[in-house]
Amino acid sequence: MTATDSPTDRVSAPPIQARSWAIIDSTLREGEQFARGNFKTDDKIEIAKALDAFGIEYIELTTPMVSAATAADIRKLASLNLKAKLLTHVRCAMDDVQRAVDTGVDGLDLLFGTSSFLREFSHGKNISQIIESAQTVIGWIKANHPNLELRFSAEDTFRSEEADLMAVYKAVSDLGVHRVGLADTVGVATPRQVYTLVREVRKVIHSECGIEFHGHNDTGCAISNAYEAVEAGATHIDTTILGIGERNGITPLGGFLARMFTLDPQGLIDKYNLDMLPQLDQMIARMVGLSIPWNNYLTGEFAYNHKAGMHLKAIYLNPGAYEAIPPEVFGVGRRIQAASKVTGKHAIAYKAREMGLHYGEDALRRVTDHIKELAEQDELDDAHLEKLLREWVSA
Ligand SMILES: CC(=O)SCCNC(=O)CCNC(=O)[C@H](O)C(C)(C)COP(=O)(O)OP(=O)(O)OC[C@H]1O[C@@H](n2cnc3c(N)ncnc32)[C@H](O)[C@@H]1OP(=O)(O)O
Ligand SMILES: O=C(O)CCC(=O)C(=O)O
Ligand SMILES: [Mg+2]
Repeated sequence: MTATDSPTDRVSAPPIQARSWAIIDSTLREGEQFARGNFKTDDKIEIAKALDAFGIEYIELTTPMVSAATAADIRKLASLNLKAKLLTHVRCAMDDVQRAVDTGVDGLDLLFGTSSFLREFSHGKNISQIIESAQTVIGWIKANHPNLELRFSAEDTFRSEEADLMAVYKAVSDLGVHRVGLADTVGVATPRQVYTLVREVRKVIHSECGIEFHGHNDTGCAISNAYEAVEAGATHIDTTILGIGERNGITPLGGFLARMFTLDPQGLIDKYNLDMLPQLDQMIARMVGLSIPWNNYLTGEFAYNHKAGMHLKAIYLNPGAYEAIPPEVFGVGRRIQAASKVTGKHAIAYKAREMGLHYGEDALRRVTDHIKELAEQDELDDAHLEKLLREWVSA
């Protein structure tokens, strides 16, 4: 990086400030619904501590209804006294809530499916019955556990009728929940729909009531949808490390941070220990037995690989020319791939200079063309390139 290239000067800062939103990381809830997510007690403690050290504001945990062992794990996590608030994700039902309040968490994330799909095939309740259940359950929590933070989400929000949603959100906001949740449960929402609906919901809930967005990635919009939610005034975004979750998952923590970093770099640097991201991604990759995808946001093997001659010329002068986000902020390095058929003379000259070698104009052209021809035949690695440069300078 050059002296003029600070982490914050690559992009101009439009209005979204990082302090206007918080992350609810659901690796320990949605992530347990991932095909390979089967965290043991020690894994859960490691994940929770790592998220806490990173600076994540909220950690969402699976419902204690799963089993006695899961309930015991929730209690154990609650006893760690992390800075992050712990939430448990429960159905809007008295049995679930009564079990959840005993676990020592800071809050409950309640949900009820509001789409016709879920009303017919999941729980069989109509909108009035959903609101009645919410009144009973939330009323009981407010009377008996007034310090718990409460969220009520309309599962499958984006396939629900708008009038139904507004009735439900208004009712639970009147009951005093701290947040309402919009969930793109099957990943069908477009960014514009998310923006519009968040704006509409804002009109029917109390001004102090937050808005949470949970977005699945079935159609590849999970990050854009989370971004649009924030743009429209959402206060909380659900993520998981590497995006793990049901089917192909939800908004990935790293991808969401990458998106938001370009809008308020300093805000993110102030909030989170960003250089821990590779550690988080590697931890989950190890636990689920998969590699970090090669094209993963920020931490993928090739996320900072630079190859084309036109890019390399500029990258050597200022990496910001071809990078939106300085990799070192997120604890990763860049790779300059100078030995390829798409390389150019500037990259070769820089590489030679790094080795203490100097070529004249003609020699530089010749060695560059030779390298390009060789690379047309076969991959060249750095060692091969260095050998060639030494041989050609003395030839
Ligand atoms: C989109 C999402 O990711 S939502 C979160 C999904 N998370 C989970 O499912 C958590 C893990 N789940 C479990 O361990 C189990 O499903 C349990 C313990 C919650 C329930 O197990 P079971 O009693 O065996 O029921 P099962 O899972 O087969 O069926 C779901 C039940 O929840 C009910 N239900 C579904 N949504 C809700 C809701 N929002 N509020 C209340 N009840 C609900 C259904 O009606 C059904 O109950 P029924 O058999 O009385 O009709
Ligand atoms: O509770 C929520 O808001 C989200 C639940 C969920 O995982 C989903 O709808 O995909
Ligand atoms: Mg989900």
